[in-house]
Amino acid sequence: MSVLSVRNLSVTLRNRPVLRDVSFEIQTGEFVGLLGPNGAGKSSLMRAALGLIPAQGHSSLAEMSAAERARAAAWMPQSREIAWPIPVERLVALGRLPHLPQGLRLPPGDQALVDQSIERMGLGPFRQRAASRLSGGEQARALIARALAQDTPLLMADEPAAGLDPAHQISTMEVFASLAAEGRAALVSLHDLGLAARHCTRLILLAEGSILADGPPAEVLTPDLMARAFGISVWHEITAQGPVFQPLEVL
Ligand SMILES: Nc1ncnc2c1ncn2[C@@H]1O[C@H](COP(=O)(O)OP(=O)(O)OP(=O)(O)O)[C@@H](O)[C@H]1O
Repeated sequence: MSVLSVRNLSVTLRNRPVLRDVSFEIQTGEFVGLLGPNGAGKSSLMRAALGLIPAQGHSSLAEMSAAERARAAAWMPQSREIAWPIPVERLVALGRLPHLPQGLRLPPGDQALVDQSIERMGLGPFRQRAASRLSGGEQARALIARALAQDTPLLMADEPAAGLDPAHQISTMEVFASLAAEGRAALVSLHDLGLAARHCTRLILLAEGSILADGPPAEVLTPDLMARAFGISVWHEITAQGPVFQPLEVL
């Protein structure tokens, strides 16, 4: 089932084209990594697909009402500092808002989803702590937990692994992969090509606002495409634990 359809999407910011004629479709079961150099247009693409910035072209999510969209896709933006001293448990529970009539207390099923999301992101010890008093990586995990509690067919996240320690980078990627395996879908931007190689089912490589490649990781993380997109050489091997991918040097 399609959860996002983007056709001929273009974005111009301050008279500069930052996204040019981008088209793709995401189906349930897919964990899609969005790759590309700084300034390639990854954030702009996700924001335009969600209808958060003006764009030309078509995005199935942008065409929904705000209420429909909040039930169709959860969104974790790149800026994630939480300035509000709300307890972690309440912050995560905000993810249930799109599903509740106004003013209603959290029903037991919704509370179970909040609890699951807190556990999934390893936030059990922090649930009563003010979110503004978490570390940067812990705040990022709390915002991912809120997005999980939203329980949408699609989860979109802008650099969710940034600032996380290696164990939490891996476990967060595993959470997204398991969402896809459960029949949902995830679209996340990433700069860690090794994580992308190991965990994503599909990669979309952006360069200068256009799609340079779109396919399974092995077809996108090729020496030629990495040289063209990032100007780097790479080392790649298939091991018993899965693919290992290491950027080596700037060409
Ligand atoms: N509000 C804005 N006004 C003008 N130009 C902008 C604005 N926001 C972003 N841009 C430009 O649009 C281009 C794409 O930016 P975007 O943030 O989408 O890139 P990105 O691929 O997400 O980059 P990064 O990996 O650094 O996060 C960049 O050249 C950026 O300078």
